[in-house]
Amino acid sequence: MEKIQVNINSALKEISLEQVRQIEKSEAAAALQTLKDGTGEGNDFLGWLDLPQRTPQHHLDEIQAAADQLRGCCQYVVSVGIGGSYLGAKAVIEALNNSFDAYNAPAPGCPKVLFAGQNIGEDYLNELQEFLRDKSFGIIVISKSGTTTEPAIAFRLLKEQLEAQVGKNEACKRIVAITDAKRGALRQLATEEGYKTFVIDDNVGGRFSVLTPVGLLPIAVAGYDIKELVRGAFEMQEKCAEPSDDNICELYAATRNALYRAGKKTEILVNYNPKLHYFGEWWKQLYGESEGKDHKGIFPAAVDFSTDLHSMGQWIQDGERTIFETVISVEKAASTTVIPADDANLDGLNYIAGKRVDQVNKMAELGTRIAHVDGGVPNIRVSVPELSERYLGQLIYFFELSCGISGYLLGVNPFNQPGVEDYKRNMFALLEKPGYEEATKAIKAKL
Ligand SMILES: O=P(O)(O)OC[C@H]1O[C@H](O)[C@H](O)[C@@H](O)[C@@H]1O
Repeated sequence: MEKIQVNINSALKEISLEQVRQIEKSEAAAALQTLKDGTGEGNDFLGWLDLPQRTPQHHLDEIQAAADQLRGCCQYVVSVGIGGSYLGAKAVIEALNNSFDAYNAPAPGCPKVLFAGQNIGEDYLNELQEFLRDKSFGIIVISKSGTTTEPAIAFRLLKEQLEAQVGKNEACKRIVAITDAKRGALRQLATEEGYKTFVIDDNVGGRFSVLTPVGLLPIAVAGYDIKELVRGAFEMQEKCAEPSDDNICELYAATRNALYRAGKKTEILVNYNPKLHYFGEWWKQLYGESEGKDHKGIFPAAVDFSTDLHSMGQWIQDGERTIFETVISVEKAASTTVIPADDANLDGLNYIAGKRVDQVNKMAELGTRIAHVDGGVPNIRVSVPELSERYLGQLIYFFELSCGISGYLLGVNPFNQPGVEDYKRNMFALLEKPGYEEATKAIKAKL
């Protein structure tokens, strides 16, 4: 059967299979059990663990109906959010989209999903507003806390623009808010304005929320099958629910921790498919916020190969030996392109004429893996049969569960992110936000 597989053979130079098995059998199995029992740190944020199983069809139907409503009246739908309220949807849509979709005008009933609120770039926002000036658009505004500054600024601008373009009544019908059930400024605003809303459960953290309306609504608006995505996630949930010898989440978590203990402080997530660029961004938040604390944690980096082999390849091959790679390898390309023969053969490429581009890509992958392993970079390979909703759902749950296990192996609470607050406190103090007077004085003294 085609399935997601994890192969660690190319990671076993500086660590042994016995070491990995030992961690897997004892610590990883215990970590998985702790997650299941809900007895570990951060156990009030475990709602994602059985989310695929708990998600009823009627909930997915309700999300689909909201998506269809937006699809029916908008050329563009702007998904406003940052971090976990943005990266999951962006990752899935980019993985499934035609790479050149951005250049096509939207077809009737198939709006394009744009993303905003993930930066405070004045020019970015200005250009977005200019772009939308003569377009019909709607907004999905997503913030679990309902108080995050970046999306709040973007939403304030876009809401004002939408109301000016279509009137307040119509604007209300084109705005969907996804936020906390009760708390936060966005909840209050949505209630007062009468927006359609979806709730992010208290026990699902932002970076684990892609399989809630946070990710599912923009993905459905983009025209992808959210039932298949959740079905895939459920398959992985069932497959990896129990500690066992062939639990790939335990295997991945145990291997990366064995490598970390052997001095490999940076994990580079590698893809050989540009469609997975944002999957790497999603993964970086998942692992970075979950593990980077108490002055510990593998640094999660990501590269797109072969593109970045021509910029980062030298460092990876020959720089400081504190890194390992996890390669997401997509087994099957969705289309077929064969390299043509050329009589003149001036570029000397006739030796690959008749081969598929994907075949060349696979040899680039294999050749790179061998070179990097020879160069002292351990390599974990996660193979995915193809890029589809089902396998992306599996992959998402695979990385989420592995992350929970891995965080407990590291000895941190994987479900909080106290460090993210520090920059916000300084920014609010510098902007002289009411209530921050003391902090404002303190930070001004440092300038
Ligand atoms: O969804 P929100 O509450 O707006 O949060 C968006 C993001 O920003 C925060 O600063 C957190 O560090 C992230 O975990 C979160 O995903």
